[in-house]
Amino acid sequence: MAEAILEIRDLSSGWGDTQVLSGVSLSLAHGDVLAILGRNGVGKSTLLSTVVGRATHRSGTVTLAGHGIEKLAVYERAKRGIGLVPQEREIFPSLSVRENLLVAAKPAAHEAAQPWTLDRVIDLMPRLGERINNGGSQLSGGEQQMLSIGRALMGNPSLLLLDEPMEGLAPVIIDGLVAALHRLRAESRLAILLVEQHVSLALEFTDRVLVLDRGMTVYDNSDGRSKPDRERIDALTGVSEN
Ligand SMILES: Nc1ncnc2c1ncn2[C@@H]1O[C@H](COP(=O)(O)OP(=O)(O)OP(=O)(O)O)[C@@H](O)[C@H]1O
Repeated sequence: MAEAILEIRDLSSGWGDTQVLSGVSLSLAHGDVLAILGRNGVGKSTLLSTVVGRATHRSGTVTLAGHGIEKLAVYERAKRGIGLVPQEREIFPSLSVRENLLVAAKPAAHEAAQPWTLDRVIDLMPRLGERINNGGSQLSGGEQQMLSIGRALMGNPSLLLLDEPMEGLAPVIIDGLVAALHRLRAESRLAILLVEQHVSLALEFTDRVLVLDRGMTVYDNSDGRSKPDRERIDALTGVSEN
């Protein structure tokens, strides 16, 4: 198996005294995309928050490129190559698109095949180029999402965490974002953890799926040895209820 960029073993975590995740394990190699699926409130975002260091780690290990990171602060993990596109997007509303991107720039922790620059981000998401001098607060939801992704890429991550990137966006905007994410996947060796509510969208990107329910893994083909079992995944994520 290829060398893992992210390895999680028997992870339990939560928020303060509240435990959310129990015994979650996964492994992700360079270039892998793993979708984290599940109903509302099952702990998908908490998993990403635990990897970046925002949530409370209780037990188990989180290893990035062979180094345990459970005890590191949020900024130290970012420096080591974790990029997060949070559900709330977290762009600077008072800064322009250009400024938002430039303040997020940092060199790769490990040698990157092709570093991310302002031009490369705009080439991936041309809409950001058209809005380059606009303030963050003047952007549509879809443009803010692109900017949030662009900011994460400017940090030259080796691991990208995407938290429901299509949430709340119009179908035409989703098409543009999906195209950008496909290109991103094809052109870089980024490992991606994609949290999604929509099974079909997630399966457009990857065959590897981990389903959470009440903080525990209830389906996992993340080793890539079997095709995703759509019927089971739909049942576990409650697709028929949507
Ligand atoms: N920042 C936070 N502080 C405290 N509790 C939180 C925080 N974020 C999430 N939680 C709690 O953790 C539990 C799991 O929520 P989480 O957001 O991880 O679920 P999710 O699967 O991502 O669902 P959703 O799709 O609704 O975001 C919930 O009980 C939630 O209230």
